[in-house]
Amino acid sequence: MVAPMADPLLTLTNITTRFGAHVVHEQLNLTVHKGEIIGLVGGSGSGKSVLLRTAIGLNRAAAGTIQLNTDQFGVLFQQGALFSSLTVAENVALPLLEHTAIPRQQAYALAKLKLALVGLEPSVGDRYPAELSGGMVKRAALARALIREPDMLFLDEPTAGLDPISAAAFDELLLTLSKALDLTVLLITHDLDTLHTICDRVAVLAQKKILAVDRLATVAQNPDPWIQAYFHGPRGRSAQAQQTAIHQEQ
Ligand SMILES: Nc1ncnc2c1ncn2[C@@H]1O[C@H](COP(=O)(O)OP(=O)(O)OP(=O)(O)O)[C@@H](O)[C@H]1O
Repeated sequence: MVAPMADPLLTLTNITTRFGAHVVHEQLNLTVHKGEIIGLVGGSGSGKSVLLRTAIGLNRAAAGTIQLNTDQFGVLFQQGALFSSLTVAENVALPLLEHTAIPRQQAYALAKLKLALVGLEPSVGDRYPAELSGGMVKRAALARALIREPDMLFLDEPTAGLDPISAAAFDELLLTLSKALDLTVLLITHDLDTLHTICDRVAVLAQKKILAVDRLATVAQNPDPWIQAYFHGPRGRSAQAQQTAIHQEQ
């Protein structure tokens, strides 16, 4: 677990975003500290993906300031978003080829190293995305997010669509890599197991703001009705019971 008051790597201050008359965020504040894994939760359509896109400059805020204290960050979009006409190695190498003058062969060699880092065989690099399982696509997309040695990762629902065993393996990989590479991670998730197993803190996006941000146990005690339903509804109880069982086994 990271010290809660490490230096901030990302600070969002009084962020307002809107599409026409539709206000998505209003005076939203969030700080992500160096070295932490923070899980962003909220109802469907509450503005999690828009917030991620705003933080990395893909969406312009109508008001407020974004301070991202690094230009080395990697992103894993929902669905993995690999280009279907490129091989996996070409996909992983793409950010290097686009942003640096590194020769193509070296970029592919580095791509294969990153594939190994996320647990994929070098031969997977020669395949096309359509030939991979969902879990392999997520890992390949993670390898691409890591190719430029980022300080921070932004992940949009990294375990969505994976079976529970693949999702748990992916969580484990993220935790290992984040500690080994000293990464700061902001991840959007609906997966309560992910919150329990890898997140240092949880931020809840509701009513256009970050309603609560703290350790999971503290956030889960917040009396807000959405937070209560989310953490203490049937799925929340089941995730909690599973974690308790795992801790008792250890
Ligand atoms: N480019 C856009 N133009 C107009 N409205 C948009 C655009 N992108 C997002 N929105 C709207 O902003 C709101 C927030 O969308 P967002 O995708 O951030 O939700 P989310 O919390 O990530 O949802 P989910 O959990 O279902 O993925 C939604 O009402 C969505 O329709």
